[in-house]
Amino acid sequence: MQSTRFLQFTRLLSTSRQRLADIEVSEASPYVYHVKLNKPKKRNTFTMDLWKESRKIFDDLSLNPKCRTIVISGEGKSFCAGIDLQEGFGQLMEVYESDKLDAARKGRFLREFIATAQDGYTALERCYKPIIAAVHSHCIGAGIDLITACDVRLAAKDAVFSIKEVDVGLAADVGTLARIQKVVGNDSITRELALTARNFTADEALSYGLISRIYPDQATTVTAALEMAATIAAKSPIAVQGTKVNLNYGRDHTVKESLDYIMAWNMSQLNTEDLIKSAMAAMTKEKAEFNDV
Ligand SMILES: CCC/C=C/C=C/C(=O)SCCNC(=O)CCNC(=O)[C@H](O)C(C)(C)COP(=O)(O)OP(=O)(O)OC[C@H]1O[C@@H](n2cnc3c(N)ncnc32)[C@H](O)[C@@H]1OP(=O)(O)O
Repeated sequence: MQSTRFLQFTRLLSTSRQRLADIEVSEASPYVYHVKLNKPKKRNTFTMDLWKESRKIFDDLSLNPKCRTIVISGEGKSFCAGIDLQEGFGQLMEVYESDKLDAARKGRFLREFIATAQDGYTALERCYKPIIAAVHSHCIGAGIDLITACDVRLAAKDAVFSIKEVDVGLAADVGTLARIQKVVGNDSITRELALTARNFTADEALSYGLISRIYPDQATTVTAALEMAATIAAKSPIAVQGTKVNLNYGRDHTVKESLDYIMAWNMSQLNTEDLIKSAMAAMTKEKAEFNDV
């Protein structure tokens, strides 16, 4: 017989249980969507529900023809304080402490837990639309996992980052360790940060290449991110989305494989009206209008 607590846990992993409320999605300007983590009292911490919500939102936006770029920000005093150490960790503890399951079965449930959490962020990476993170204040643990799955990272001067996982007894498993070396490209500093879990500032993050710009405060950061998103959204969506797909591919493959991949990609994607529209706009200095994709 399985315990009631454990049955609750299995329901948690099932896709039928969804609470879509803790992330706010709005259209900030034509073709620009603003995704706001909206659990300010809990410092935008992640639980299984929030990871599922994230996956759904970004998979939907990826296929939404009225969305061309996305900004993600956090409401309240922190951008994201990581996993919810009560609810999120509690969910993990239910499996860990269960005396009804053998080690193999615990492992299978933990695998599903981790896979769901990973996919909540990988959805940002596989989203066709470029995503700009506008970070302020605390960006801790799962917050870093999240931003490393984004395309561009901007931050307010007050941002404080920490790859915190070793301090809570685990190796970061929802994206940071897989992606940060590719983002930062400095082995020694990423190991230092991941192994010590120490806080680092926006200035440091800029010097490492984790973020590309710093702004005076949260409001200015979000405004700048929305402006950057609008600039990108005004360009050919075929060109922009093809660029994201091929940058991701190039990051994970050899130059030869990437050249072959973009050749195959552009065998279809160069057959686009956007090419002539963009060229005409460049020559006439007028703004091109592109059809939805
Ligand atoms: C398979 C998935 C595996 C994923 C793993 C992910 C791992 C991680 O994310 S590791 C990182 C975990 N996070 C932390 O260790 C951060 C803990 N929080 C803090 O250090 C501080 O709260 C913080 C620096 C964010 C803010 O400090 P401040 O003094 O400004 O505020 P507090 O009074 O401490 O907190 C305000 C309320 O927020 C609640 N809260 C903050 N962080 C968390 C959290 N991670 N989980 C749950 N709740 C959190 C805090 O309890 C306060 O609530 P209340 O007392 O009700 O006002």
